[in-house]
Amino acid sequence: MVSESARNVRVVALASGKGGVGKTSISVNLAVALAREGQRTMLVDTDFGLANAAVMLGVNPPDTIEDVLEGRLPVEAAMHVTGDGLRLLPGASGVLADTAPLETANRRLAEGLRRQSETLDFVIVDSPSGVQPQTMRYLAMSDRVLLVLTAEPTSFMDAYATVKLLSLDHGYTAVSVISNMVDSEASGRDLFGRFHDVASRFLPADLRYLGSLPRDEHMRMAIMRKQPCVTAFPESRATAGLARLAQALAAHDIPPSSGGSRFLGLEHLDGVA
Ligand SMILES: Nc1ncnc2c1ncn2[C@@H]1O[C@H](COP(=O)(O)OP(=O)(O)OP(=O)(O)O)[C@@H](O)[C@H]1O
Repeated sequence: MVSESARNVRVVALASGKGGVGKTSISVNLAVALAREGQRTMLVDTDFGLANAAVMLGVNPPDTIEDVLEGRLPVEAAMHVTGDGLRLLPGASGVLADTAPLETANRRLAEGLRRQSETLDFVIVDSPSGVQPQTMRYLAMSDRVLLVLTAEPTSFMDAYATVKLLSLDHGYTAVSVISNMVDSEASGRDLFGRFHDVASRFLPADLRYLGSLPRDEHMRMAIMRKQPCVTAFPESRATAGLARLAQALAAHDIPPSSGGSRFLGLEHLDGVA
């Protein structure tokens, strides 16, 4: 059974299909913005090849999600708490968890997150680019998916492939969208509208618009400083956009794909691991 407090935590996974569209930048900055607003937040980097969230936060913790998946450490020992009170479960560099027995590994992660969830409002899950089975599994196990979309046709195509696999293979239909690197809020809305028109014509997907982020060089400059943009450049347009997105997530919420926190509902793992 999943306790009531575990059900209250919102597990939000960031996805995109295509790499380089800003998924990790948005995950890190949203997680920091939520933590700074007093939301008890954990950031889980599920990238087992190129773990960038820790770098963007400017930390270098010794333990990673690999230690949890392989049973060497519980989540509470492997996680790192930043100055903003954000709990980070770092990704691993250069390992592939697909070599571990998946059901056992995923169960260890889910059990650890469920223990933490008693004291959490948000779990933000950053996922690798691509549509590898393990990536799709973690998306489908989260209860809310935020799709990062840019105006490039390749982003459009790969986002479509992600929604297709989520909806057709995993029965996961509710997906919220952030338009990134846009010139204006109007063009962000327009980008979402075009994606919505195509995807909802062919897929059983319920797509919602969460908002947009302007193209802003401060996002890249912040990475060079190994700091989140919301900390390094509080007056930037990107930080204003990220704060709006964090507030929208915290205040209005986005609909879960099916009730409850699926990452934390261990019974769900039996079907997907
Ligand atoms: N709104 C933005 N304006 C300008 N640059 C941005 C914006 N969002 C992200 N970027 C830049 O885009 C680049 C890619 O970002 P990021 O690494 O977060 O992408 P990603 O989707 O996580 O990629 P991958 O999945 O391949 O790791 C970075 O240099 C980042 O600074």
